[in-house]
Amino acid sequence: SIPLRHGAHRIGNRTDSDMAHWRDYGLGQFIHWGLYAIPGGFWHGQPVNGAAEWIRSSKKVDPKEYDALISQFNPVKYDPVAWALMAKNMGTKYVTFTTKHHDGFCLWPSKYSDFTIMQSPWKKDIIKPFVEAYNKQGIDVYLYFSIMDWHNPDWRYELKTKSDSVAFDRFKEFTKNQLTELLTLYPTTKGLWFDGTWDKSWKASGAFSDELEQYLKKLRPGLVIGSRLRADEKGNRHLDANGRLMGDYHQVWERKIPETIAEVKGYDWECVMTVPENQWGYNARWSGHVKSSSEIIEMLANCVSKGGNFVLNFGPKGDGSFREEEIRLAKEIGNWMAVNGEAIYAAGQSDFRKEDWGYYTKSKTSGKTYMVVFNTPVTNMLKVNIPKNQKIASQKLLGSKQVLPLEHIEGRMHYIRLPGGVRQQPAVIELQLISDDQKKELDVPKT
Ligand SMILES: C[C@@H]1N[C@@H](C(=O)NCc2ccccc2)[C@H](O)[C@@H]1O
Repeated sequence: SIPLRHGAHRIGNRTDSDMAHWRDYGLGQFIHWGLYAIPGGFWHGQPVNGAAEWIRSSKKVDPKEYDALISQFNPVKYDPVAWALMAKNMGTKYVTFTTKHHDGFCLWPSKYSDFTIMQSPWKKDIIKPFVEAYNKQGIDVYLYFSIMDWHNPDWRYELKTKSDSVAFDRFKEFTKNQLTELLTLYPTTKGLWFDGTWDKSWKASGAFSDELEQYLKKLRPGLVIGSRLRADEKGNRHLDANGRLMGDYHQVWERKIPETIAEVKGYDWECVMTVPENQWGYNARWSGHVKSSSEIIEMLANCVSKGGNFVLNFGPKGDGSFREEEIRLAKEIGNWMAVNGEAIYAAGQSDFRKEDWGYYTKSKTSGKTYMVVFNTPVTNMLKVNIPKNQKIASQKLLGSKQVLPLEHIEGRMHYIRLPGGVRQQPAVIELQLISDDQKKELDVPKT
């Protein structure tokens, strides 16, 4: 392998309890909120193409005019207690919240910037009451932080000249100071979600990114940081020059889910997903496909069946209220999670062969295997190929506890008959398995 000073420092996944806790989340919430929620994808009355939280970078927008939005940020409907309750009712186990997006606006009172919530009419820390409210609901908080900062004059896309490097060195110090503030002001933070690290300037800062990660983990032992922060000294991101993951989990899955378990490559991973095609911040006009709760539940089950977590994004309006579609989705997902959560929480990949009707998950606590059924066959007969030296001791529908008919076909192949009727949301069948010989023992009449 290639000798690297700033490549992966660990082979394989983390084995500590903080990371085990992260692996068990299953369902998370992402919240994108900032100045971009005020224009909501429109500028001077015209819709602007692209993601709403990127509007400052549009050719139609004068950055100075965008930055002046700070004088309008006064979210009178901001209610973090209500936000946390909505998340709790959805079945959320962790939340990732934007402290500073690419536009550089800080939702916390940073003393290293003049472009913060303190210079807005709101004049109060947004993050602190958010962290307290979510923690009170038992939801862990992760803080999103964009390295790329369009407002900071020292930010550079590329280091071409000596003066670029001098400016970027100031920028790196500024970044380290802001991150120190975040971990100090909000000590219950469980991890940092980095973004905006794809440009050449950061790819040329591999050593710094490595030292920064080590500094942050020393400041907060157990901190969870994904693979989007670091670059190695050759400019590789996510995987170093030896193909080893740099970070605690693979953070490449933005608006996409691995097709096969092979693509997971054994890493811990998380998928972050938008409700519309590609809007993270509030956009007044959701065009294109908007996902239903069943589609979202399918993505969630798909991710858990491949050993990952699924994080759904919400984009509150400029006044701090949520749009109707998001309120409804949170409720519908929550209703399903209330009945079927045991197939998602502390669950992961099962050893059953995937079938067309949906996804298998396996609980790490109950040891039970779950069938999350999306595509009900016209026969209502679900094919189940039982792995070697295992037998099904019971097969019940979650929620009703109804025992379903099990029919042996041949060899390891069985059918489980799903009760008829049209379903709005996926059905989950709980399989209690026992090993073959145990079953024989049970069959032998007691002498
Ligand atoms: C989590 C999302 N990441 C931000 C973004 O700029 N994504 C675009 C992008 C996605 C993947 C590689 C490079 C750039 C979006 O604005 C959201 O914050």
